[in-house]
Amino acid sequence: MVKAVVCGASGGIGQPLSLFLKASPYVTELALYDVVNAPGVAADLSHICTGAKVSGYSPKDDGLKLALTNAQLVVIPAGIPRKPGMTRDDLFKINAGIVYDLINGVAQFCPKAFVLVISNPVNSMVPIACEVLKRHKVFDPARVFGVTTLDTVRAQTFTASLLESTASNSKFDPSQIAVPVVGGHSGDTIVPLLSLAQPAQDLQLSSTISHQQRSDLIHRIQFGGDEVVQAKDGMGSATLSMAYAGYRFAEAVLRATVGGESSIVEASYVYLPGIPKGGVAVRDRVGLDYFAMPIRLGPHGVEEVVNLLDKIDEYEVGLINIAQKGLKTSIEKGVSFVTDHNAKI
Ligand SMILES: NC(=O)c1ccc[n+]([C@@H]2O[C@H](COP(=O)([O-])OP(=O)(O)OC[C@H]3O[C@@H](n4cnc5c(N)ncnc54)[C@H](O)[C@@H]3O)[C@@H](O)[C@H]2O)c1
Ligand SMILES: O=C(O)C[C@H](O)C(=O)O
Repeated sequence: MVKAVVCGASGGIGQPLSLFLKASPYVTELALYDVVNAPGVAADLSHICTGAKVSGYSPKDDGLKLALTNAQLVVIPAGIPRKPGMTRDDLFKINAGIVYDLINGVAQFCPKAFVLVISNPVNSMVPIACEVLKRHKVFDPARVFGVTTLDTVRAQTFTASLLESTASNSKFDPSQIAVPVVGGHSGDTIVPLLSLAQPAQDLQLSSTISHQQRSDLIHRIQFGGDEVVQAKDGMGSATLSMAYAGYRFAEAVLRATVGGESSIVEASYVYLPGIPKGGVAVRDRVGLDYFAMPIRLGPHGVEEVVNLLDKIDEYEVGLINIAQKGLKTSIEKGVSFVTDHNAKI
């Protein structure tokens, strides 16, 4: 029995993500919350012949409280998306207040839920979420996730397509390629670790592609979001690929926490000091409290941060150093936002 909630359910990501959750075998109750049209989206989804009961809520009549009460999984794609020429950080001013208010609701109405933050800038929104939960004294670092799965999904797709273009007559199934992507979720804070791509022998990544092709591939993974923003030309950013990625991550959490599977690893941007197994070591290495790494999931959420940083090559060490600088600023910005708004809690 799992109650899942989508906050921002009427949006470009929210609708297809809610559709995936309605089709999930793990979800028995699905609550949709948005400032517009959530009852309409809920009515539409409710006709699908799967078990989950669907309901829609708006802010009026205690809608947030009703949506969140008894939730085990809360996914947050609420907030504005980018237009061409904007950075993710340009979204901070509006989205910080939205995430702050929603997490206050989580703290009050479902403090034990697993919280998946999609809203941008993720690098700052996750610190906001954690700080709000800390101030309510309900923070469990194993239960709060910044969703960076789209970076992993892009890394799989773009690597497969590069390898296909370099090896004549070879087909590469992107779903069978694993590329760890660490750091954060914005431009050069996104660090694909191509030296650790799997299956290493088949891919022979370092001998198959030139140095230039490797740096072009890294750049494409780091700035893949821009491709979609430009192609949509003012109509928003990635929504369908994000819904796929968001559900892939939500399902991983459900498989581990409800389904009892023990070997599920996905990358996520998490609060490192709260994860004794691996998290503290990564924090000491990068000097940051938040960082994306592959995490091993267990019945209570994050069980281990899988520290890959001792295995990377020198080029990747350079990329990590660059990422650290951007992340430090974004993390501080998120933490300060909550300090400045503390009086409201
Ligand atoms: N983490 C990632 O990899 C990733 C990928 C793509 C997009 N995003 C981010 O996800 C966010 C949503 O993108 P989108 O394309 O779905 O945008 P969208 O504008 O299509 O949808 C956002 C939805 O949030 C709702 N909303 C606004 N304020 C709200 C509030 N206070 N409470 C509840 N709902 C509220 C809006 O009404 C809208 O329906 C953006 O910030 C975007 O940058 C993140
Ligand atoms: O690019 C964006 O603004 C949305 C998202 O973060 C993405 O990576 O597609």
